[in-house]
Amino acid sequence: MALTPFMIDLVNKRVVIVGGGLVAERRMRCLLESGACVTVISPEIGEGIRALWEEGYVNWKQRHFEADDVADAFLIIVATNDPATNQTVIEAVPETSLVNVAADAEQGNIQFPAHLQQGKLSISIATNGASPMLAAKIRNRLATTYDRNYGDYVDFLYESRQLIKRSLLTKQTQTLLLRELLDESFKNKQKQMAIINWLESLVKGEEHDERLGR
Ligand SMILES: C[C@@]1(CC(=O)O)c2cc3[nH]c(cc4nc(cc5[nH]c(cc(n2)[C@H]1CCC(=O)O)[C@@](C)(CC(=O)O)[C@@H]5CCC(=O)O)C(CC(=O)O)=C4CCC(=O)O)c(CCC(=O)O)c3CC(=O)O
Ligand SMILES: NC(=O)C1=CN([C@@H]2O[C@H](COP(=O)(O)OP(=O)(O)OC[C@H]3O[C@@H](n4cnc5c(N)ncnc54)[C@H](O)[C@@H]3O)[C@@H](O)[C@H]2O)C=CC1
Repeated sequence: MALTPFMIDLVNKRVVIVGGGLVAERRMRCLLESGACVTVISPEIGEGIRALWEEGYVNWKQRHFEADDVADAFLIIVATNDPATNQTVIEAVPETSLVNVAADAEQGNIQFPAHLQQGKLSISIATNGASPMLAAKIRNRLATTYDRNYGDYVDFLYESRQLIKRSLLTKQTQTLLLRELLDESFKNKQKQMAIINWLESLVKGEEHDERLGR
C-alpha cells in the first residue's frame, strides 16, 4: 500500500514520546517546532532532551512506560531500544491515535520523511522506507539549491499573494501576476521590495477609495 503525504497542524496537540534517546530527540525537535505539547516517558533522557526539559519546553515522566500514558494522546512516538516495551506501547495505543514506530515503521500509521524547511518552503522526501539514508542524501543535495535565499523568495511570494488576493484586481489579472512572480528575476531582493511597495500602495489606495465610497 502506498502512504499518503499530509501537512498536519499539531498546535497544542498532546504528543507522547516513549523513549529518551537520539531518535526521540530528533522527533521532539521537529514536534516542538510544530507547536505540539510534548511529554516524554523514559527512565533516562539524553543531554539534548534534558536541556529542552530544563528550559520547560517538554514534560518528562522519569519512569518506564505505563499503558495509561497514551490514553488521550493525539500522536504517539514509540522510540525505545527495548522491543518488548515497544510492543506494549503499540498494544496500548487507542485505535484513533496516530502512531509512529521508530524500530519498525510498518507497525505504525505515520512515518517521518527526511525534511528540508526554508522559510515557508517545506520539502519532504520519502523512499517508503527503502533507504532512509538515500532520503537524507537527496535532502542534503536539495538543500544547496533551496537555500536560505530561496526560502526568502518563497516568503516574498506569500506576502505578495496575500496582497494580490486583497486587491480589487480582476481574477484574471491576479492569476497573471501570480504567475509572473515565478520568473527567476524576482529572486532579486530589490525587485521583491519594489513589488511589495507597489502592491501595498495599490491595496491601500483601493481601501481608501472604498472608505470614501468612490
Ligand atoms: C520510516 C522512517 C521514519 C520513521 O521512523 O517514521 C525511518 C525508519 C527507520 N530508520 C531506520 C534506520 C536508520 N534511519 C536513519 C536515519 C534517518 N531516518 C530517516 C527517516 C526515516 N527512517 C523514515 C523513512 C524515510 C524514507 O522513506 O526513506 C531520516 C531521513 C530522517 C529522520 O529520521 O529525521 C534520518 C536521516 C538523518 C540525517 O542524516 O539527517 C539511519 C542512519 C543514521 O542514523 O544516520 C538509520 C540506520 C541505517 C539503516 O537502517 O538504514 C530504521 C531501522 C531501525 C532499526 O534497525 O531498529 C527504521 C525502521 C524501519 O526500517 O522500519
Ligand atoms: N526511525 C529512525 O529513523 C531510526 C530508528 N531507530 C530505532 O529506534 C530505536 C531507538 O533509537 P535511539 O533513540 O538511537 O536509542 P537510544 O538507545 O539512544 O535510546 C533508547 C531510549 O529508550 C529508553 N527506554 C528503554 N526502555 C524503556 C521503557 N520501558 N520505557 C520508556 N523508555 C525506555 C531508554 O531510557 C533510552 O532513553 C532503536 O532501537 C532503533 O530500533 C534507530 C535509528 C534510526
